[in-house]
Amino acid sequence: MQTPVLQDTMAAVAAVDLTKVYGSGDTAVRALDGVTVGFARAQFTAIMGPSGSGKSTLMHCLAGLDTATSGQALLGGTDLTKQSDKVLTKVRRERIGFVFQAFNLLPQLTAAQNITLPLELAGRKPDHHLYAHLTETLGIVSRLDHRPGELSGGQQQRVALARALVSRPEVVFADEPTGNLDSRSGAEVLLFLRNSVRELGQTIVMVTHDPGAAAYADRVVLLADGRVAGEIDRPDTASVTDALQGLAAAR
Ligand SMILES: Nc1ncnc2c1ncn2[C@@H]1O[C@H](COP(=O)(O)OP(=O)(O)OP(=O)(O)O)[C@@H](O)[C@H]1O
Repeated sequence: MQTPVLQDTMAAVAAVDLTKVYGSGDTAVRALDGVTVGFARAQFTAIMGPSGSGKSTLMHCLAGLDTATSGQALLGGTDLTKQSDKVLTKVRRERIGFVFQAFNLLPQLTAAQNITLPLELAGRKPDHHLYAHLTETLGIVSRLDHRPGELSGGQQQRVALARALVSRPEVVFADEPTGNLDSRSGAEVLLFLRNSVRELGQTIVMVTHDPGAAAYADRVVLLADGRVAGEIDRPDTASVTDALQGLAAAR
């Protein structure tokens, strides 16, 4: 049965009363304290909040990279909190795309091999039209035979973007995807993410500290102390900066 948060928002991904406690006793940290939030299909959502507010923990629980203490982490109809490690590995490989701050490409493989590796591990063939579209749009066609060590940071992140999207995942989770890039490369990455929502109907959830990056999203979800502290529809840099300053002042 679908939960209300999924029905209401047509969410691709949702947290329902999600809690995560690290450690126990006096040293326990309540990183998530009852988070209920949906991430709509074909929308670009940024998660923001002060350091330690639970952004990474929320993303990791929703991506099946970490186990919640209680509540539900829903990907489509699947509650990830109820799955075995084996199933979670399959879900991450087949249904989710990841983009990390540190690119996380395999150094011994070419760019082309990095892009298609997750599909091959899942026993699937790449969609050649989508592969061509992504590599052309990202401007990496001439770099496909190169290894990551022969590519700039911006080029490596564009390879990581192609890898994340080529399997048509239900959601792409991006963790500070522009954190290691200069402003021009960062803007290219963000523009590509925004366009992939418009053109491919991709669902994207991005954690970022940068109000300028969040302004590329359709919506910002704000966290503070492990709880949802607000949201902004159609954010711009000023509205996001104001909201973050408000959260910092309330502490
Ligand atoms: N493995 C862990 N063991 C213990 N505590 C942890 C662990 N991971 C995170 N925490 C704690 O949980 C809380 C939330 O951390 P989290 O990394 O999710 O916050 P964040 O908003 O992503 O922070 P930042 O913006 O600094 O990356 C913090 O108090 C953090 O110290």
